[in-house]
Amino acid sequence: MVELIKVSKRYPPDVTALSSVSLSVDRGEMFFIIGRSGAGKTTILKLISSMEPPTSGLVEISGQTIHRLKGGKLAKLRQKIGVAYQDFKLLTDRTAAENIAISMEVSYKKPQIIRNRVRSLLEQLDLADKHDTITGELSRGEQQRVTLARAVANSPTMVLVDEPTGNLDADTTERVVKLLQNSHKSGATVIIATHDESIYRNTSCRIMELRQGAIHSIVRGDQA
Ligand SMILES: Nc1ncnc2c1ncn2[C@@H]1O[C@H](COP(=O)(O)OP(=O)(O)OP(=O)(O)O)[C@@H](O)[C@H]1O
Repeated sequence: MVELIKVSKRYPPDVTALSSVSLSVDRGEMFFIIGRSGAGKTTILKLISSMEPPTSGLVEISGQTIHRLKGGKLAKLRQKIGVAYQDFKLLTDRTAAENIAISMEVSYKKPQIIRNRVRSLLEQLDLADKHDTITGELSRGEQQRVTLARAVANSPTMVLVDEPTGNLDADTTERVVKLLQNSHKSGATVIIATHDESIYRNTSCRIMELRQGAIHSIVRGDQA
């Protein structure tokens, strides 16, 4: 599903965020990226979602080199990817429900299906009472959960998540993990960048550790 081949990324003027990273993530796999702050986790996610081009190397999704895609083809691919990034902003003058509904509206889902899906996601994330709240008035942890709900709402084939539990207590963290596991169970490829050991401690999925922009190790969770 995702293939990185000798991918390097430099940001101007001279920051090397990733150097010669090669990696395959299978279709339907749940995959964790860990590493210290600045190790390159967010950069990998941005390359996979084609928000940043690699400086060298290839990033392929389902056999397509994504930084060579343009126009309609790129838009079509992006529709299949749900992203929840720290700097991927919500529309702060719209309600939580409206923000979550957006990805389904652009793919012309029926209003009743959208309404049910939005309510169900808000309930799963303990946000049922925030349905009609403007997201600008939500706490950071609540906004983070709305971002996640928006990412998974349209059942994308791939979900990319950056620090999904950074501002959350243990109980809410568990709800977020369950939501991501449900996405995974329904067939999505789920890639999660995190510092939060509690969310990968008991996993049997693969965990990749980045150190200073390079792969330090990739292990199965139960051997970690
Ligand atoms: N837009 C940018 N311009 C310049 N340098 C950048 C940019 N984005 C990231 N960097 C740098 O690239 C390196 C990797 O950053 P990245 O955000 O990928 O790390 P990270 O592992 O996600 O960190 P964190 O856990 O703190 O989010 C860091 O040194 C960072 O300062």
